[in-house]
Amino acid sequence: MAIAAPGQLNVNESPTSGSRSVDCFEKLEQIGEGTYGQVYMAKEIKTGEIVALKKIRMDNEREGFPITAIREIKILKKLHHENVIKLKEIVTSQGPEKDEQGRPDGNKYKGGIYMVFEYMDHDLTGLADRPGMRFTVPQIKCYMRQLLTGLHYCHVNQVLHRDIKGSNLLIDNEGNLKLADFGLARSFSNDQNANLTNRVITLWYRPPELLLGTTKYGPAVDMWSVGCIFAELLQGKPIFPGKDEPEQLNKIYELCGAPTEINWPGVSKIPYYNKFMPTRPMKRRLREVFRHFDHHALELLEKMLTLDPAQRITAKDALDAEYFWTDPLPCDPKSLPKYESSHEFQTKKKRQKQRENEEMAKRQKMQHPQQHTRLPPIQQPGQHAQMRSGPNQPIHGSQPQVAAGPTHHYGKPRGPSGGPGRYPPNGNPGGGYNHPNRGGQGGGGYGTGPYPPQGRGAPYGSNSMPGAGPRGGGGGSGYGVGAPNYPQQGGPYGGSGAGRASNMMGGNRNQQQYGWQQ
Ligand SMILES: Nc1ncnc2c1ncn2[C@@H]1O[C@H](COP(=O)(O)OP(=O)(O)OP(=O)(O)O)[C@@H](O)[C@H]1O
Repeated sequence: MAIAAPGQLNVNESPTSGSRSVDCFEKLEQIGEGTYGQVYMAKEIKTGEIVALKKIRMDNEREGFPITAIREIKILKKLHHENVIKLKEIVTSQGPEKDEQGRPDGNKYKGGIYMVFEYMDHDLTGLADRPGMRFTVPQIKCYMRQLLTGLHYCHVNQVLHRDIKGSNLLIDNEGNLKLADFGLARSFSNDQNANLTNRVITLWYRPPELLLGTTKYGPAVDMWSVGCIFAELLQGKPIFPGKDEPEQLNKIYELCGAPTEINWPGVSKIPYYNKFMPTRPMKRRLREVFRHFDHHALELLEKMLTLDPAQRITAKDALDAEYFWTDPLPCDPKSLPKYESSHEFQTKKKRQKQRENEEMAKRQKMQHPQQHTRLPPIQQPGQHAQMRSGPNQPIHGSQPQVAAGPTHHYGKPRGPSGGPGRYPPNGNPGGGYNHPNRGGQGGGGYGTGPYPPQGRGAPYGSNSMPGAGPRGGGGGSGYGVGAPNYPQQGGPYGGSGAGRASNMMGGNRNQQQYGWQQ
């Protein structure tokens, strides 16, 4: 290995120990700005590979290396799954860091530390916010299936994600969805007495038990967030956009009813139960509010948005839900259309720019009203004065468009009718995916009208989702580095489960053999 000059970093060689320099990468553009650091799209100079660099924010040197980053690195080093983002390496820079204009970047730490991730083209929020974006039913099923598969893997490995939301679900142009941002994640054990913080999960996706102040919880907290994402995909907008914790709980109660000892045994012992008790009776209205959803979707959503965490559906059981096994089936990720890169950070920025343009145009119009209302049009060569359509009509180009919130819609599906479909006992490699662009099954999205009857469709078959493997041992063993994630044979619910045929997610309904469920 070549030795670098004193004071210089050797960027050409991989170190035999320690980390490489960030100078091995060329930053291309910023794609994310989170609470815990900036994220850049970058190119590895030597190989040309595109990666994502997440800079670890160390604003307060006295607090040392942030615990969120330590957790994220520790947890990601042990998780290896196609639906979990891959942490490739950690790289460092010799500080002090400079921003794009060459100014010190405010990071008081003398050197920067970056996590290098595989690059993903989109996050779900950014993708959904693309103008005119419409997700088809098979596409929603495809994303939901991948989300649940990744989460099931985390839960089997005794990891709680604790920040499931659209901007943390990354999607590439091959249609793969991966869970990202494990900054709030932590290992959990079966020890029901462990106290965990309840100040986790972004408010809109936070379950009622955390809002009510419980400190003893498990994987069900992530499943509530999944339910919120699912409803958001079907509805086209967030379903619980609370401004603060009391409003958040109120929104939940309005849709899911107020918790009582009947629907949630033990709820009255949770710290803030009395404090947030509604003053009027509130009935569950989920079926009524979302009556336009397909009934299998509604059935699954009901189970995800169950107030009592002990009764809430698990990721494993959700994967076995009829929703994923009836027409229109989830599509093959590879068949999904490819979109120009879209991250929440960029779409937010674009919208902000549009708003600024709009504001500026409005201000200009206010300052110079005559320009548009009184001045005669400038006649172009060859133009006739009759072009003017009226004395007060503007004749100049149109105003910049105002971005009007999320623009994704979920139109009515146009699926074929017929009886409910069943999947085959054995998955067929490569066959049976529903193609979103094929006529009939995948043509539409969700809309406000009643969903047409489900059709009998081609069975979903794939050998790409083998059966689940061994249960993670106490405190985080289980799926070890480099070991196959889901062995085909053996394991609590391997490829050939009893009862209902094993599905591609490796689950079947009759087995409940995972850690926290025991
Ligand atoms: N591997 C990746 N590939 C592409 N984009 C990524 C990648 N990782 C993160 N991003 C983008 O950066 C954004 C922020 O990343 P991340 O959530 O990991 O940071 P954070 O600081 O923890 O953010 P937050 O405050 O939202 O929790 C993501 O929403 C995504 O758009």
